[in-house]
Amino acid sequence: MEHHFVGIPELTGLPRVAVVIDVMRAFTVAAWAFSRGVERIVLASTESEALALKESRSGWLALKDGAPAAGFDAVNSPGLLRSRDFAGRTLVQKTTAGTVGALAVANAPLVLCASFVVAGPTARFLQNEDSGPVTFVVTGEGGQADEDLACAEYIGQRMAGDDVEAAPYLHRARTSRAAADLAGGLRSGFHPDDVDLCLEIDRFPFAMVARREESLTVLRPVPVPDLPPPARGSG
Ligand SMILES: O=C(O)[C@H](CS(=O)(=O)O)OP(=O)(O)O
Ligand SMILES: [Mg+2]
Repeated sequence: MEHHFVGIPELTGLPRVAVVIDVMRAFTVAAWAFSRGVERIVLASTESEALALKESRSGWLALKDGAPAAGFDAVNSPGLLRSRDFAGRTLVQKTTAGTVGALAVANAPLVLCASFVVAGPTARFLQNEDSGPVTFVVTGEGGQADEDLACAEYIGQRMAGDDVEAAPYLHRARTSRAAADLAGGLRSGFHPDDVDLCLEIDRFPFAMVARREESLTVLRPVPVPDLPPPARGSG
């Protein structure tokens, strides 16, 4: 399947199919939030918009990256989210790179948000849709973040077939600048397990699709079945 890679600053016009990648940590966090019961994630462009959205609806929660802050219910850390109970909740998310990338392409006909934890389901979703050339939006470091590039390239390979060795891609992500910063405690709102949690291949069985709903950009999980096992030979 035809695909290419762009950073947020290089986006011109709207892609037909956009896959927005943020491994560390926005779209690992989003997947964990869904696994903990979040029903939908509303993407916000600023912290003040996130707080205003939260206040506008009863029961909504807000999450941002960086240090914990007044009015926000969670931070952008899979390690800090994984034991929370978010059953049935709507979560408003604002981060530095991931949510910015998704909002930049929010009007494209098909938008997925992805990371290693949903890599396989994302690739299978795209195979099933077969809806045209795929633009991977590499959100970190102006399109140069190696953890995001490695994940985008891995999903690109898996769109062509499931038999792709993950280890080289994970090694690139584990030795990326973002991983070093996280492991070195240079980022706020951090749990010591965050890097490992961002490097789990196919932890979750769903892809994450962003759609415009009224005036909002809303991310939801879409279950994607596993490939059937190969048929047995007749002998
Ligand atoms: O929370 C993150 O990991 C980053 C923000 S920073 O680079 O740590 O300041 O945000 P994201 O949008 O998830 O890359
Ligand atoms: Mg990132």
